Formats: sequence, C-alpha cells, structure tokens
Amino acid sequence: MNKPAFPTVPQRLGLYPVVDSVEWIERLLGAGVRTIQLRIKDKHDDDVEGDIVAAIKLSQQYQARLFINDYWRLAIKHRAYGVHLGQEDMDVANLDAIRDAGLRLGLSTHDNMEMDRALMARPSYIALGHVFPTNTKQMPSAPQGLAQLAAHIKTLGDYPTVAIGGISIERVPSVLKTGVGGVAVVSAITQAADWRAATVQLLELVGAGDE
Ligand SMILES: Cc1ncc(COP(=O)(O)OP(=O)(O)O)c(N)n1
Ligand SMILES: Cc1nc(C(=O)O)sc1CCOP(=O)(O)O
Ligand SMILES: [Mg+2]
Repeated sequence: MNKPAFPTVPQRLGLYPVVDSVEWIERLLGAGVRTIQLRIKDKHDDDVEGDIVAAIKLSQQYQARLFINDYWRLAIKHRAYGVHLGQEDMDVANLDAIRDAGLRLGLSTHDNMEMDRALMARPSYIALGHVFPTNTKQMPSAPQGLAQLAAHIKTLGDYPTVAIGGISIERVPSVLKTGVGGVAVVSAITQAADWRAATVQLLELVGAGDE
C-alpha cells in the first residue's frame, strides 16, 4: 500500500466525534477529545467562516486535531489541521491546494471502487462507512457491516483508517476488533441522554488517539 502523499496523521486517530457547532467542539475538547470534525452542511462560506475560525482557535488551544468537513477553502485560509471530503467533494475540490497548504486530508469511502479512487489521492486517512445503519445521514448504499470493514482494514495494512456510521457505545468493541485506528461518531454523543458520560465511556474504550 502506498504511503500518504498528504501530511500524516497518527495511525490511531482514536475517538473522532463529528459535530455541527462550535459549542460542541468546545464541550468535547474540554472533555478530553483530541480528534474532532466540524460538519456544518449546506451553508455559504460567509455564513460558516466565523464558526470555522472559532473552532480552529479552540483546537489550537487544546492542541487537538480539527478536521473541517467540506469547506476546504476556508480550512486552507485559516490553517486548520485538516479537511474531510467525500467522493463528490473530490470532484470539485482542489486537492493539490490542500496538500500544498500542508493540511491533512481524510476521504470517505463506502466500497472497493471508492477505496481505490480515494487511495489514488493518497490522503492522510481513509474513512470507511457506513458500518451500521444510521439515522444521521441518508445513505445511498447499504451498510457495509463488520466483515467488510475488517476486510478493508486488512487490505489497507497500516494506512490510517476511521470507521463511521451507526457506531454506538455497545458496538465499539466489535468495531475496534477490526483493527481500525479511529472511530467517528455523531449520535452516540450528540443524542446521548448524558453526552459527558457517553464521551468519557467512549474515550475509555477507543482512546483519544496517538500523538
Ligand atoms: C470521518 C468521516 N467520514 C465520513 C464522512 C462523510 O463525508 P461525506 O461523504 O463528504 O459526507 P458529508 O459529511 O459531507 O455529508 C465524514 N463527514 N466524516
Ligand atoms: C456523516 C456520515 N458519513 C457517513 C458515511 O458513511 O460516509 S455515516 C455519517 C453519519 C454518522 O452518524 P452516526 O454516528 O450518528 O451514525
Ligand atoms: Mg462532504
């Protein structure tokens, strides 16, 4: 397997909450999370720039790895740790500009074809989803399940990987058994009756990632 052409990330990114506000970023960094994503959907750049600047500032204060979803130009402009893009985003984003600016890149994949395409860009990490059914996002494909996830992780060797989609606290141990290095969650934290307790438990299970 080729090595990333983008700046590297730890092989184990650890617990990786994906959240839609600066408030969540602040709460979760305060709770010990060290890999996190700001995912605000379908707004104009002007309407999210303030949030992106604030999230980056917080990530620097906490020495955390903040990935900006979708808004790659703003991530470059304000020097985020990294950017996360999906397959459609890859069609329109300037990957060379992201790499030349020194930002890490994470790419979404859902099957073999998408994995091959993503690997050609040699991103910092490969995200594999959705592992289980999810209510957070409408998915055009079926969940890949644990066996397929494990097969993909094996193929990828020591390439940094992240699993996403329908991962609850109860499911974390089986996801970790595949050897994946990062576990991305939305609802397991943001819809939890007690987000703080859920985060503590998830950090105990997954860890905050390697330095
Ligand atoms: C860690 C992680 N994995 C996958 C995604 C999904 O990204 P994408 O396919 O671009 O879809 P949107 O999140 O933009 O709706 C992600 N955000 N993070
Ligand atoms: C944003 C996103 N991307 C996915 C993918 O498979 O690419 S699954 C997903 C939502 C994950 O939310 P939850 O942890 O609540 O299931
Ligand atoms: Mg996207």
